[in-house]
Amino acid sequence: VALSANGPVTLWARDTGWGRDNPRLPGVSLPGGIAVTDELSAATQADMLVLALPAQALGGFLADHARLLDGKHLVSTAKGIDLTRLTGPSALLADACPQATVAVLTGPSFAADIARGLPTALTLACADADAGRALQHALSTPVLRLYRTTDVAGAELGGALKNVIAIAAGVVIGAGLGDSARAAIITRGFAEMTRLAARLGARPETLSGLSGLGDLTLTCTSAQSRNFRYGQALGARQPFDTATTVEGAATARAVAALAARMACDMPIAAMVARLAEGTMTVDDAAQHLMTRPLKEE
Ligand SMILES: NC(=O)c1ccc[n+]([C@@H]2O[C@H](COP(=O)([O-])OP(=O)(O)OC[C@H]3O[C@@H](n4cnc5c(N)ncnc54)[C@H](O)[C@@H]3O)[C@@H](O)[C@H]2O)c1
Ligand SMILES: O=P(O)(O)OC[C@H](O)CO
Repeated sequence: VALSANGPVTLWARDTGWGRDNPRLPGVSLPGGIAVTDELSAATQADMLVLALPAQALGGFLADHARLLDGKHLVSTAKGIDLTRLTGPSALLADACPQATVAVLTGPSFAADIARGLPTALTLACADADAGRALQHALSTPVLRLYRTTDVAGAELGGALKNVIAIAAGVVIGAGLGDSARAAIITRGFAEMTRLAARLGARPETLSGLSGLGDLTLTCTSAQSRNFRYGQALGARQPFDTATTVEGAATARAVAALAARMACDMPIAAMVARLAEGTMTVDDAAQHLMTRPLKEE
């Protein structure tokens, strides 16, 4: 919807039976500049493709369709780490489509806000600086201000890891532990994000930008966030709709595996992984975090 401000857009989906009013975006009708199709080959006529798939679905999608995507400019919006490969979306894309130019679009952006035309600023990450500059211009609109970086690892880790910390923030609020505890979780969560990202080759300043701190702030403080709401339900011991995409749940498990492999201390992410698996109670997780050995900040 936002990109149709810049010119014609083709929107591909497996199921297009909803016409021009997608039930996932209530109150938003697709503008006339968007052609809707269930034929992927119609959408892949374009040189630039934005892939808005959940992180755990991207690998399967590429296994089926990489041939149609190779050689294109591929921009992923996925904010997660693939559980089987323990990589972010850019590595999945680069492996499946070796001739493609791979980029990541990330940062604070609820779909419902963007579709209503509300403004935000985002990060466009592409290792190829010239291609990144071209994509930055192609994807910026009067209400989407894109900053660019060549630090793809930092940008995609910021987006993936903030979802894990947002679940923890939701747990704190759902369990009635208070706003002070939430601020502590956000801050110590950010320290974990920066630590793992640095170990994986990211630049610290990227984590301090829109894709890290910016999106962490949004997701840990808004009930619009699915990750935050899922955490709230865990904290309040209430059920949560399993059809809702909650990237941080699978990503917490991927982070736990990565952290173990790299001997990287990620206590909050480890608690989120165990809560999501149902192998630890909220009380035990809180107790565990509060009784760790005292240390320097
Ligand atoms: N929703 C947001 O506000 C928002 C904002 C920024 C980034 N993101 C990120 O973008 C990614 C997608 O999020 P979303 O909210 O659109 O998720 P979603 O689950 O709401 O929608 C994803 C769509 O992909 C489809 N899909 C799943 N597997 C598929 C496959 N193999 N082939 C074709 N289609 C498939 C689903 O049917 C669904 O329509 C996530 O990583 C999310 O973190 C979401
Ligand atoms: O609803 P969430 O928690 O998946 O968050 C959506 C976006 O990532 C916010 O930037």
